[in-house]
Amino acid sequence: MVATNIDPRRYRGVVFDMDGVITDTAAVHSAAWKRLFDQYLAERPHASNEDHQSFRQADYADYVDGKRRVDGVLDFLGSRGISVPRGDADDAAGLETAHGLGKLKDRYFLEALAAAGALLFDDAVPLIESLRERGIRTAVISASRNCRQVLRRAGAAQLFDVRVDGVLADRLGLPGKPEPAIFLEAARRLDTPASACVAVEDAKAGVQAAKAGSFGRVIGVARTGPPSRLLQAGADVVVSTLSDVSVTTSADRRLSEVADAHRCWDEIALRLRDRGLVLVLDFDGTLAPIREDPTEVVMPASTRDVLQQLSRRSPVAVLSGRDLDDVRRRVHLDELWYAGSHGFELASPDGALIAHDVGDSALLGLDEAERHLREELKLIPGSRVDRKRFALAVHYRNVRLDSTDEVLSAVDRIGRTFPALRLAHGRRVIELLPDVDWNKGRALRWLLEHMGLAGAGAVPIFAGDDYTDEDALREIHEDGIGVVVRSAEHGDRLTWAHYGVDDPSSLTGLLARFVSLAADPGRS
Ligand SMILES: O=P(O)(O)OC[C@H]1O[C@H](O[C@H]2O[C@H](CO)[C@@H](O)[C@H](O)[C@H]2O)[C@H](O)[C@@H](O)[C@@H]1O
Repeated sequence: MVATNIDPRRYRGVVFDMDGVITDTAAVHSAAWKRLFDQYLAERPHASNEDHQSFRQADYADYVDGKRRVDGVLDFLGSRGISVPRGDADDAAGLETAHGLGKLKDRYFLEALAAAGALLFDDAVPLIESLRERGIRTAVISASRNCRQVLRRAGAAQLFDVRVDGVLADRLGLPGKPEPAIFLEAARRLDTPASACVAVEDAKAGVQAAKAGSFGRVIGVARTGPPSRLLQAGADVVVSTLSDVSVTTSADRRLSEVADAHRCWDEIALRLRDRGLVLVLDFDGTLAPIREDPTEVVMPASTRDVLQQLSRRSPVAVLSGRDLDDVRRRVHLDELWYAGSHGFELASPDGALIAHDVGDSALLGLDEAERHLREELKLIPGSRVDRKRFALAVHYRNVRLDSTDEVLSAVDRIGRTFPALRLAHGRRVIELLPDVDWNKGRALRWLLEHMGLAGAGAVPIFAGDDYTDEDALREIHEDGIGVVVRSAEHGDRLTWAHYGVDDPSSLTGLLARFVSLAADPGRS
Protein backbone atom coordinates (compact mmCIF):
# COMPACT_ATOMS: atom_id res chain seq x y z
CA MET A 1 0.00 0.00 0.00
CA VAL A 2 1.39 3.40 -0.97
CA ALA A 3 0.16 6.32 1.11
CA THR A 4 0.90 9.99 0.88
CA ASN A 5 0.28 13.21 2.75
CA ILE A 6 -0.74 16.74 1.85
CA ASP A 7 0.97 19.08 4.29
CA PRO A 8 -1.25 22.14 4.96
CA ARG A 9 1.84 24.25 5.66
CA ARG A 10 3.08 23.67 2.14
CA TYR A 11 -0.08 23.59 0.02
CA ARG A 12 -2.97 26.03 -0.14
CA GLY A 13 -5.11 24.49 -2.87
CA VAL A 14 -6.00 21.06 -4.25
CA VAL A 15 -7.41 20.61 -7.75
CA PHE A 16 -9.35 17.38 -8.25
CA ASP A 17 -10.20 15.89 -11.57
CA MET A 18 -13.85 14.78 -11.36
CA ASP A 19 -14.46 11.65 -13.43
CA GLY A 20 -12.77 8.65 -11.87
CA VAL A 21 -11.39 10.62 -8.91
CA ILE A 22 -14.43 12.16 -7.21
CA THR A 23 -17.26 10.52 -9.09
CA ASP A 24 -17.60 7.02 -10.43
CA THR A 25 -18.57 8.35 -13.83
CA ALA A 26 -15.58 6.96 -15.72
CA ALA A 27 -17.53 3.71 -16.12
CA VAL A 28 -20.56 5.65 -17.38
CA HIS A 29 -18.39 7.55 -19.88
CA SER A 30 -16.58 4.42 -20.93
CA ALA A 31 -19.86 2.59 -21.58
CA ALA A 32 -21.19 5.53 -23.62
CA TRP A 33 -18.01 5.68 -25.73
CA LYS A 34 -18.14 1.95 -26.28
CA ARG A 35 -21.77 2.09 -27.38
CA LEU A 36 -20.96 4.89 -29.84
CA PHE A 37 -17.79 3.45 -31.34
CA ASP A 38 -18.91 -0.20 -31.51
CA GLN A 39 -22.03 0.88 -33.36
CA TYR A 40 -20.07 3.23 -35.64
CA LEU A 41 -17.35 0.68 -36.46
CA ALA A 42 -19.87 -2.06 -37.13
CA GLU A 43 -21.79 0.12 -39.58
CA ARG A 44 -18.79 1.70 -41.33
CA PRO A 45 -17.79 -0.04 -44.59
CA HIS A 46 -14.45 -1.85 -44.22
CA ALA A 47 -11.28 -0.39 -45.70
CA SER A 48 -8.00 -2.28 -45.74
CA ASN A 49 -6.05 0.22 -43.61
CA GLU A 50 -8.74 0.45 -40.91
CA ASP A 51 -9.14 -1.53 -37.70
CA HIS A 52 -12.81 -2.13 -36.85
CA GLN A 53 -12.39 -4.27 -33.73
CA SER A 54 -14.67 -3.25 -30.90
CA PHE A 55 -13.71 -0.53 -28.38
CA ARG A 56 -11.60 -1.87 -25.50
CA GLN A 57 -11.02 -0.66 -21.92
CA ALA A 58 -7.43 0.23 -22.86
CA ASP A 59 -8.77 2.45 -25.67
CA TYR A 60 -10.71 4.41 -23.08
CA ALA A 61 -7.53 5.07 -21.06
CA ASP A 62 -5.33 5.74 -24.08
CA TYR A 63 -7.50 7.87 -26.34
CA VAL A 64 -10.53 9.41 -24.67
CA ASP A 65 -10.13 9.51 -20.90
CA GLY A 66 -9.91 13.09 -19.62
CA LYS A 67 -10.16 14.64 -23.10
CA ARG A 68 -12.78 16.85 -24.65
CA ARG A 69 -15.43 14.91 -26.57
CA VAL A 70 -14.33 16.09 -30.02
CA ASP A 71 -10.67 15.30 -29.32
CA GLY A 72 -11.67 11.88 -27.97
CA VAL A 73 -13.52 11.05 -31.19
CA LEU A 74 -10.63 12.20 -33.39
CA ASP A 75 -7.92 10.51 -31.32
CA PHE A 76 -9.67 7.13 -31.01
CA LEU A 77 -10.76 6.93 -34.65
CA GLY A 78 -7.28 8.12 -35.67
CA SER A 79 -5.79 5.19 -33.73
CA ARG A 80 -7.89 2.89 -35.95
CA GLY A 81 -6.76 4.54 -39.19
CA ILE A 82 -10.03 6.44 -39.58
CA SER A 83 -10.35 10.13 -40.14
CA VAL A 84 -13.59 12.10 -39.98
CA PRO A 85 -14.03 15.85 -40.42
CA ARG A 86 -14.06 17.91 -37.24
CA GLY A 87 -17.41 19.51 -38.16
CA ASP A 88 -18.84 22.17 -35.91
CA ALA A 89 -20.90 22.62 -32.79
CA ASP A 90 -24.21 22.76 -34.69
CA ASP A 91 -23.80 19.29 -36.22
CA ALA A 92 -26.68 16.95 -35.48
CA ALA A 93 -26.06 14.01 -33.13
CA GLY A 94 -24.83 11.05 -35.15
CA LEU A 95 -23.55 13.07 -38.13
CA GLU A 96 -20.23 11.59 -39.28
CA THR A 97 -18.09 14.39 -37.90
CA ALA A 98 -16.21 14.63 -34.59
CA HIS A 99 -18.85 17.04 -33.28
CA GLY A 100 -21.76 14.90 -34.54
CA LEU A 101 -20.38 11.66 -33.10
CA GLY A 102 -19.41 13.46 -29.87
CA LYS A 103 -22.98 14.69 -29.52
CA LEU A 104 -24.33 11.16 -29.90
CA LYS A 105 -21.90 9.96 -27.24
CA ASP A 106 -23.25 12.67 -24.97
CA ARG A 107 -26.81 11.46 -25.52
CA TYR A 108 -25.74 7.94 -24.55
CA PHE A 109 -23.89 9.33 -21.53
CA LEU A 110 -26.91 11.25 -20.23
CA GLU A 111 -29.13 8.17 -20.68
CA ALA A 112 -26.63 6.08 -18.70
CA LEU A 113 -26.22 8.82 -16.06
CA ALA A 114 -29.95 8.92 -15.40
CA ALA A 115 -29.92 5.17 -14.84
CA ALA A 116 -26.70 5.08 -12.74
CA GLY A 117 -26.71 4.48 -8.96
CA ALA A 118 -24.55 6.32 -6.40
CA LEU A 119 -21.93 8.42 -8.14
CA LEU A 120 -19.60 9.66 -5.41
CA PHE A 121 -16.63 7.51 -4.44
CA ASP A 122 -16.83 6.81 -0.68
CA ASP A 123 -13.23 7.92 -0.13
CA ALA A 124 -13.64 11.36 -1.77
CA VAL A 125 -15.75 13.25 0.77
CA PRO A 126 -13.62 12.52 3.88
CA LEU A 127 -10.48 13.74 2.08
CA ILE A 128 -12.10 16.89 0.69
CA GLU A 129 -13.65 17.71 4.06
CA SER A 130 -10.39 17.29 5.91
CA LEU A 131 -8.62 19.54 3.39
CA ARG A 132 -11.25 22.24 3.83
CA GLU A 133 -11.19 21.92 7.63
CA ARG A 134 -7.47 22.65 7.48
CA GLY A 135 -7.93 25.75 5.34
CA ILE A 136 -6.94 24.23 2.00
CA ARG A 137 -9.19 25.43 -0.84
CA THR A 138 -10.55 22.91 -3.31
CA ALA A 139 -11.33 23.00 -7.01
CA VAL A 140 -12.83 20.47 -9.37
CA ILE A 141 -11.98 20.27 -13.05
CA SER A 142 -13.38 18.23 -15.86
CA ALA A 143 -13.21 18.19 -19.61
CA SER A 144 -16.88 17.22 -19.46
CA ARG A 145 -19.59 19.69 -20.38
CA ASN A 146 -21.80 17.72 -17.97
CA CYS A 147 -19.62 18.40 -14.93
CA ARG A 148 -22.20 20.60 -13.18
CA GLN A 149 -25.04 18.10 -13.69
CA VAL A 150 -22.88 15.21 -12.47
CA LEU A 151 -21.79 17.09 -9.32
CA ARG A 152 -25.37 18.08 -8.55
CA ARG A 153 -26.63 14.55 -9.16
CA ALA A 154 -23.83 13.28 -6.87
CA GLY A 155 -24.62 15.90 -4.19
CA ALA A 156 -21.02 17.14 -4.29
CA ALA A 157 -21.27 20.66 -5.70
CA GLN A 158 -20.78 22.31 -2.27
CA LEU A 159 -17.42 20.56 -1.73
CA PHE A 160 -15.60 22.88 -4.13
CA ASP A 161 -14.72 26.58 -4.13
CA VAL A 162 -14.04 26.54 -7.86
CA ARG A 163 -15.24 24.54 -10.87
CA VAL A 164 -13.57 24.62 -14.29
CA ASP A 165 -15.47 22.37 -16.67
CA GLY A 166 -15.89 21.79 -20.39
CA VAL A 167 -18.45 24.58 -20.71
CA LEU A 168 -16.15 27.19 -19.14
CA ALA A 169 -13.11 25.84 -21.00
CA ASP A 170 -14.93 26.27 -24.31
CA ARG A 171 -16.04 29.77 -23.37
CA LEU A 172 -12.46 30.76 -22.46
CA GLY A 173 -10.98 28.88 -25.42
CA LEU A 174 -8.81 26.71 -23.13
CA PRO A 175 -7.16 23.72 -24.82
CA GLY A 176 -7.92 20.32 -23.26
CA LYS A 177 -5.52 17.99 -21.41
CA PRO A 178 -2.64 17.17 -21.75
CA GLU A 179 -2.30 20.95 -22.09
CA PRO A 180 -2.18 22.45 -18.58
CA ALA A 181 -4.67 25.30 -19.24
CA ILE A 182 -7.66 23.86 -17.34
CA PHE A 183 -5.54 23.08 -14.27
CA LEU A 184 -3.91 26.51 -14.37
CA GLU A 185 -7.29 28.22 -14.65
CA ALA A 186 -8.44 26.34 -11.55
CA ALA A 187 -5.32 27.41 -9.61
CA ARG A 188 -5.83 31.00 -10.77
CA ARG A 189 -9.44 30.95 -9.55
CA LEU A 190 -8.25 29.50 -6.23
CA ASP A 191 -5.97 32.53 -6.07
CA THR A 192 -3.01 30.22 -5.46
CA PRO A 193 0.14 29.65 -7.54
CA ALA A 194 0.27 26.21 -9.15
CA SER A 195 3.43 25.45 -7.15
CA ALA A 196 1.36 25.70 -3.93
CA CYS A 197 -1.36 23.44 -5.34
CA VAL A 198 -1.71 19.68 -5.48
CA ALA A 199 -3.38 18.03 -8.49
CA VAL A 200 -5.25 14.75 -8.09
CA GLU A 201 -5.82 12.86 -11.35
CA ASP A 202 -6.65 9.40 -12.63
CA ALA A 203 -6.02 9.95 -16.34
CA LYS A 204 -2.68 9.91 -18.14
CA ALA A 205 -3.50 13.11 -20.04
CA GLY A 206 -4.51 14.78 -16.77
CA VAL A 207 -1.28 13.83 -15.00
CA GLN A 208 0.70 15.15 -17.97
CA ALA A 209 -1.33 18.37 -17.87
CA ALA A 210 -0.73 18.99 -14.15
CA LYS A 211 2.95 18.20 -14.54
CA ALA A 212 3.21 20.58 -17.50
CA GLY A 213 1.54 23.25 -15.34
CA SER A 214 4.27 22.81 -12.66
CA PHE A 215 1.86 21.85 -9.92
CA GLY A 216 3.60 21.46 -6.56
CA ARG A 217 2.62 17.83 -6.40
CA VAL A 218 0.75 15.48 -8.70
CA ILE A 219 -1.05 12.59 -7.04
CA GLY A 220 -2.20 9.86 -9.40
CA VAL A 221 -5.20 7.70 -8.51
CA ALA A 222 -5.18 4.18 -9.96
CA ARG A 223 -8.25 2.59 -8.44
CA THR A 224 -7.79 -0.50 -10.57
CA GLY A 225 -4.74 -1.67 -12.47
CA PRO A 226 -1.08 -0.93 -11.91
CA PRO A 227 0.27 2.52 -10.97
CA SER A 228 2.88 2.42 -13.76
CA ARG A 229 0.71 4.18 -16.36
CA LEU A 230 0.43 7.30 -14.17
CA LEU A 231 3.99 7.15 -12.82
CA GLN A 232 5.28 7.07 -16.38
CA ALA A 233 3.10 10.08 -17.19
CA GLY A 234 4.89 11.99 -14.39
CA ALA A 235 2.82 11.49 -11.21
CA ASP A 236 4.86 12.07 -8.05
CA VAL A 237 3.02 9.29 -6.29
CA VAL A 238 0.15 6.97 -7.20
CA VAL A 239 -2.39 5.78 -4.64
CA SER A 240 -5.10 3.19 -5.16
CA THR A 241 -7.67 4.97 -2.99
CA LEU A 242 -8.10 8.52 -1.69
CA SER A 243 -8.20 7.03 1.82
CA ASP A 244 -4.42 6.71 1.43
CA VAL A 245 -4.05 10.50 1.23
CA SER A 246 -3.74 12.14 4.65
CA VAL A 247 -3.80 15.85 5.50
CA THR A 248 -1.51 16.47 8.40
CA THR A 249 1.53 18.38 9.59
CA SER A 250 2.87 15.38 11.48
CA ALA A 251 3.91 11.87 10.55
CA ASP A 252 0.94 9.56 10.76
CA ARG A 253 2.14 6.14 9.72
CA ARG A 254 3.57 3.52 12.00
CA LEU A 255 6.74 1.57 11.23
CA SER A 256 4.64 -1.55 10.75
CA GLU A 257 2.43 0.22 8.19
CA VAL A 258 5.24 1.39 5.91
CA ALA A 259 5.55 -0.65 2.71
CA ASP A 260 8.64 -2.82 2.31
CA ALA A 261 11.10 -1.18 -0.12
CA HIS A 262 12.15 -4.45 -1.72
CA ARG A 263 8.58 -5.53 -2.34
CA CYS A 264 7.84 -2.11 -3.86
CA TRP A 265 11.02 -2.06 -5.95
CA ASP A 266 9.24 -1.86 -9.31
CA GLU A 267 7.38 1.20 -8.14
CA ILE A 268 10.58 2.86 -6.81
CA ALA A 269 12.46 2.07 -10.03
CA LEU A 270 9.67 3.50 -12.11
CA ARG A 271 9.71 6.70 -10.11
CA LEU A 272 13.46 7.01 -10.69
CA ARG A 273 13.27 6.16 -14.36
CA ASP A 274 15.36 8.58 -16.42
CA ARG A 275 16.10 10.65 -13.30
CA GLY A 276 19.35 11.06 -11.42
CA LEU A 277 19.58 10.10 -7.74
CA VAL A 278 21.32 11.67 -4.81
CA LEU A 279 21.72 9.58 -1.70
CA VAL A 280 22.07 10.77 1.87
CA LEU A 281 22.44 8.04 4.46
CA ASP A 282 22.51 7.86 8.22
CA PHE A 283 25.29 5.75 9.75
CA ASP A 284 24.54 3.93 13.04
CA GLY A 285 21.68 1.46 12.73
CA THR A 286 21.46 2.22 8.99
CA LEU A 287 24.78 1.55 7.27
CA ALA A 288 26.27 -0.21 10.28
CA PRO A 289 24.50 -2.54 12.72
CA ILE A 290 24.03 -1.34 16.30
CA ARG A 291 26.60 -2.60 18.82
CA GLU A 292 26.69 -2.46 22.61
CA ASP A 293 29.82 -0.31 22.46
CA PRO A 294 29.73 2.61 19.98
CA THR A 295 33.51 2.50 19.57
CA GLU A 296 33.32 -1.04 18.23
CA VAL A 297 30.97 -0.30 15.38
CA VAL A 298 32.25 -1.47 12.01
CA MET A 299 30.58 -0.89 8.67
CA PRO A 300 30.53 -4.17 6.70
CA ALA A 301 32.93 -4.37 3.75
CA SER A 302 30.01 -5.27 1.47
CA THR A 303 28.31 -1.98 2.38
CA ARG A 304 31.51 -0.04 1.68
CA ASP A 305 31.75 -1.76 -1.66
CA VAL A 306 28.19 -0.80 -2.61
CA LEU A 307 28.68 2.81 -1.42
CA GLN A 308 31.79 3.08 -3.53
CA GLN A 309 29.98 1.81 -6.62
CA LEU A 310 27.08 4.17 -5.92
CA SER A 311 29.35 7.17 -5.52
CA ARG A 312 30.82 6.55 -8.99
CA ARG A 313 27.33 7.09 -10.44
CA SER A 314 25.53 9.46 -8.07
CA PRO A 315 26.43 11.91 -5.30
CA VAL A 316 26.44 10.17 -1.89
CA ALA A 317 26.60 11.67 1.61
CA VAL A 318 26.67 10.17 5.09
CA LEU A 319 24.78 12.26 7.64
CA SER A 320 25.52 11.07 11.15
CA GLY A 321 25.11 11.96 14.79
CA ARG A 322 28.74 10.98 15.29
CA ASP A 323 31.62 13.41 15.21
CA LEU A 324 32.62 14.21 11.63
CA ASP A 325 36.07 12.61 11.88
CA ASP A 326 34.67 9.56 13.63
CA VAL A 327 32.10 8.78 10.94
CA ARG A 328 34.51 9.59 8.12
CA ARG A 329 37.02 7.15 9.57
CA ARG A 330 34.44 4.38 9.92
CA VAL A 331 33.06 4.75 6.40
CA HIS A 332 36.52 5.35 4.94
CA LEU A 333 35.60 6.49 1.42
CA ASP A 334 37.15 9.78 0.29
CA GLU A 335 34.68 10.34 -2.54
CA LEU A 336 31.69 10.87 -0.23
CA TRP A 337 30.26 13.96 1.44
CA TYR A 338 30.05 13.76 5.23
CA ALA A 339 28.05 15.52 7.91
CA GLY A 340 28.75 14.92 11.60
CA SER A 341 27.20 15.98 14.92
CA HIS A 342 23.71 15.61 13.37
CA GLY A 343 24.66 17.92 10.52
CA PHE A 344 26.35 20.74 12.47
CA GLU A 345 29.64 20.08 10.66
CA LEU A 346 29.97 19.14 7.01
CA ALA A 347 32.78 18.12 4.67
CA SER A 348 32.90 17.84 0.90
CA PRO A 349 34.90 15.10 -0.89
CA ASP A 350 37.71 17.58 -1.55
CA GLY A 351 38.05 18.04 2.22
CA ALA A 352 36.50 21.52 2.56
CA LEU A 353 34.95 21.88 6.02
CA ILE A 354 31.86 23.86 6.90
CA ALA A 355 30.70 24.23 10.49
CA HIS A 356 27.38 25.66 11.56
CA ASP A 357 27.75 28.88 13.55
CA VAL A 358 26.09 27.78 16.78
CA GLY A 359 27.44 30.60 18.94
CA ASP A 360 29.79 30.56 21.92
CA SER A 361 27.12 30.01 24.55
CA ALA A 362 26.16 26.65 23.04
CA LEU A 363 29.79 25.51 22.87
CA LEU A 364 30.50 26.67 26.42
CA GLY A 365 27.24 25.03 27.51
CA LEU A 366 28.38 21.72 26.02
CA ASP A 367 31.72 22.00 27.85
CA GLU A 368 30.02 22.73 31.17
CA ALA A 369 27.31 20.10 30.74
CA GLU A 370 29.98 17.52 29.91
CA ARG A 371 31.86 18.31 33.12
CA HIS A 372 28.72 18.04 35.26
CA LEU A 373 27.49 14.86 33.60
CA ARG A 374 30.82 13.06 33.80
CA GLU A 375 30.87 13.83 37.50
CA GLU A 376 27.26 12.88 38.13
CA LEU A 377 27.15 9.69 36.06
CA LYS A 378 30.51 8.24 37.03
CA LEU A 379 28.83 6.06 39.65
CA ILE A 380 26.23 4.61 37.28
CA PRO A 381 27.72 1.49 35.72
CA GLY A 382 27.34 1.19 31.96
CA SER A 383 26.63 4.87 31.30
CA ARG A 384 28.91 6.52 28.82
CA VAL A 385 29.42 10.21 28.08
CA ASP A 386 30.57 10.87 24.56
CA ARG A 387 31.61 14.42 23.64
CA LYS A 388 31.38 15.42 20.02
CA ARG A 389 32.32 18.80 18.62
CA PHE A 390 28.70 20.02 18.53
CA ALA A 391 26.89 17.53 20.74
CA LEU A 392 27.10 15.61 23.96
CA ALA A 393 25.75 12.06 23.91
CA VAL A 394 24.98 10.01 26.99
CA HIS A 395 24.61 6.33 26.15
CA TYR A 396 22.59 4.05 28.44
CA ARG A 397 22.44 0.83 26.37
CA ASN A 398 24.58 -0.91 28.99
CA VAL A 399 22.95 0.66 32.03
CA ARG A 400 20.73 -1.62 34.19
CA LEU A 401 17.07 -1.04 33.45
CA ASP A 402 16.36 0.21 36.97
CA SER A 403 19.04 2.92 36.65
CA THR A 404 17.98 4.19 33.24
CA ASP A 405 15.64 6.83 34.63
CA GLU A 406 18.43 8.18 36.79
CA VAL A 407 20.58 8.75 33.68
CA LEU A 408 17.75 10.32 31.71
CA SER A 409 16.72 12.67 34.48
CA ALA A 410 20.32 13.76 35.12
CA VAL A 411 20.76 14.73 31.47
CA ASP A 412 17.36 16.40 31.41
CA ARG A 413 18.02 18.38 34.60
CA ILE A 414 21.53 19.47 33.67
CA GLY A 415 20.51 20.20 30.08
CA ARG A 416 17.78 22.56 31.30
CA THR A 417 20.32 24.72 33.11
CA PHE A 418 21.82 25.66 29.72
CA PRO A 419 19.30 27.67 27.68
CA ALA A 420 21.54 27.43 24.60
CA LEU A 421 21.13 23.62 24.53
CA ARG A 422 18.25 21.28 23.71
CA LEU A 423 17.61 17.58 24.30
CA ALA A 424 17.35 14.94 21.58
CA HIS A 425 16.53 11.27 22.04
CA GLY A 426 17.98 8.38 20.08
CA ARG A 427 18.39 4.65 20.35
CA ARG A 428 19.41 4.12 23.99
CA VAL A 429 21.12 7.51 23.85
CA ILE A 430 20.13 10.98 24.99
CA GLU A 431 21.95 13.99 23.61
CA LEU A 432 22.42 17.69 24.21
CA LEU A 433 22.64 19.78 21.05
CA PRO A 434 22.87 23.54 20.32
CA ASP A 435 19.36 24.94 20.50
CA VAL A 436 19.40 26.55 17.07
CA ASP A 437 17.14 26.02 14.07
CA TRP A 438 19.30 23.27 12.59
CA ASN A 439 18.79 19.51 12.45
CA LYS A 440 19.34 16.58 10.11
CA GLY A 441 16.51 17.85 7.89
CA ARG A 442 18.08 21.29 7.44
CA ALA A 443 21.50 19.71 6.95
CA LEU A 444 20.07 17.34 4.34
CA ARG A 445 18.60 20.23 2.35
CA TRP A 446 21.93 22.08 2.62
CA LEU A 447 23.72 19.01 1.30
CA LEU A 448 21.28 18.62 -1.60
CA GLU A 449 21.89 22.22 -2.58
CA HIS A 450 25.67 21.86 -2.46
CA MET A 451 26.34 18.31 -3.66
CA GLY A 452 26.19 19.26 -7.33
CA LEU A 453 23.21 17.08 -8.23
CA ALA A 454 23.64 15.09 -11.39
CA GLY A 455 21.37 17.31 -13.45
CA ALA A 456 18.12 18.97 -12.47
CA GLY A 457 15.35 16.68 -11.35
CA ALA A 458 17.56 14.26 -9.43
CA VAL A 459 15.50 12.48 -6.77
CA PRO A 460 16.83 12.75 -3.18
CA ILE A 461 16.85 9.51 -1.24
CA PHE A 462 17.41 9.37 2.50
CA ALA A 463 17.65 6.34 4.77
CA GLY A 464 17.77 6.37 8.55
CA ASP A 465 16.65 4.44 11.60
CA ASP A 466 16.31 6.86 14.50
CA TYR A 467 14.21 9.73 15.84
CA THR A 468 16.69 12.37 14.67
CA ASP A 469 16.48 10.90 11.15
CA GLU A 470 12.79 11.76 11.07
CA ASP A 471 13.71 15.44 10.48
CA ALA A 472 15.44 14.35 7.28
CA LEU A 473 12.67 11.94 6.27
CA ARG A 474 10.17 14.72 6.74
CA GLU A 475 12.30 17.17 4.75
CA ILE A 476 12.21 15.01 1.63
CA HIS A 477 8.73 13.63 2.14
CA GLU A 478 7.36 15.70 -0.74
CA ASP A 479 10.16 15.55 -3.31
CA GLY A 480 12.17 12.47 -2.44
CA ILE A 481 12.12 8.91 -1.25
CA GLY A 482 12.51 8.17 2.44
CA VAL A 483 13.47 4.74 3.76
CA VAL A 484 13.34 3.79 7.41
CA VAL A 485 15.49 0.97 8.74
CA ARG A 486 13.10 -0.64 11.17
CA SER A 487 14.01 -1.53 14.73
CA ALA A 488 11.83 -2.52 17.64
CA GLU A 489 13.69 -0.23 20.02
CA HIS A 490 11.07 2.56 20.04
CA GLY A 491 8.08 0.28 19.51
CA ASP A 492 5.76 0.79 16.58
CA ARG A 493 6.51 4.52 16.38
CA LEU A 494 5.35 7.05 13.78
CA THR A 495 7.53 7.81 10.78
CA TRP A 496 7.73 10.07 7.74
CA ALA A 497 9.32 7.31 5.63
CA HIS A 498 7.71 6.09 2.43
CA TYR A 499 9.28 2.65 2.59
CA GLY A 500 10.98 0.43 5.14
CA VAL A 501 13.66 -2.25 5.26
CA ASP A 502 14.21 -4.72 8.06
CA ASP A 503 17.84 -4.07 8.98
CA PRO A 504 21.12 -2.56 7.75
CA SER A 505 21.97 -5.59 5.60
CA SER A 506 18.63 -5.30 3.86
CA LEU A 507 19.42 -1.61 3.26
CA THR A 508 22.73 -2.61 1.68
CA GLY A 509 20.73 -4.89 -0.63
CA LEU A 510 18.51 -1.96 -1.53
CA LEU A 511 21.53 0.28 -2.20
CA ALA A 512 22.89 -2.40 -4.52
CA ARG A 513 19.64 -2.17 -6.49
CA PHE A 514 20.16 1.59 -6.76
CA VAL A 515 23.63 0.87 -8.19
CA SER A 516 22.14 -1.10 -11.07
CA LEU A 517 19.51 1.54 -11.60
CA ALA A 518 22.04 4.38 -11.62
CA ALA A 519 24.09 2.41 -14.14
CA ASP A 520 21.10 2.19 -16.45
CA PRO A 521 18.59 4.91 -15.54
CA GLY A 522 16.19 4.09 -18.40
CA ARG A 523 15.62 0.63 -16.97
CA SER A 524 12.72 0.00 -14.63
O1 LIG B 1 23.00 9.54 13.24
P1 LIG B 1 23.66 8.23 13.50
O2 LIG B 1 24.80 7.98 12.57
O3 LIG B 1 22.69 7.09 13.52
O4 LIG B 1 24.25 8.38 14.96
C1 LIG B 1 23.38 8.39 16.09
C2 LIG B 1 24.17 7.94 17.30
O5 LIG B 1 24.72 6.70 16.92
C3 LIG B 1 25.64 6.10 17.81
O6 LIG B 1 24.88 5.56 18.87
C4 LIG B 1 24.04 4.51 18.45
O7 LIG B 1 24.83 3.42 17.98
C5 LIG B 1 25.65 2.82 19.00
C6 LIG B 1 26.52 1.79 18.33
O8 LIG B 1 25.78 0.83 17.67
C7 LIG B 1 24.75 2.22 20.07
O9 LIG B 1 25.53 1.60 21.08
C8 LIG B 1 23.90 3.35 20.65
O10 LIG B 1 23.00 2.81 21.62
C9 LIG B 1 23.14 4.04 19.56
O11 LIG B 1 22.40 5.15 20.06
C10 LIG B 1 26.69 7.07 18.24
O12 LIG B 1 27.49 6.49 19.25
C11 LIG B 1 26.12 8.38 18.69
O13 LIG B 1 27.18 9.31 18.94
C12 LIG B 1 25.25 8.94 17.59
O14 LIG B 1 24.68 10.18 17.98
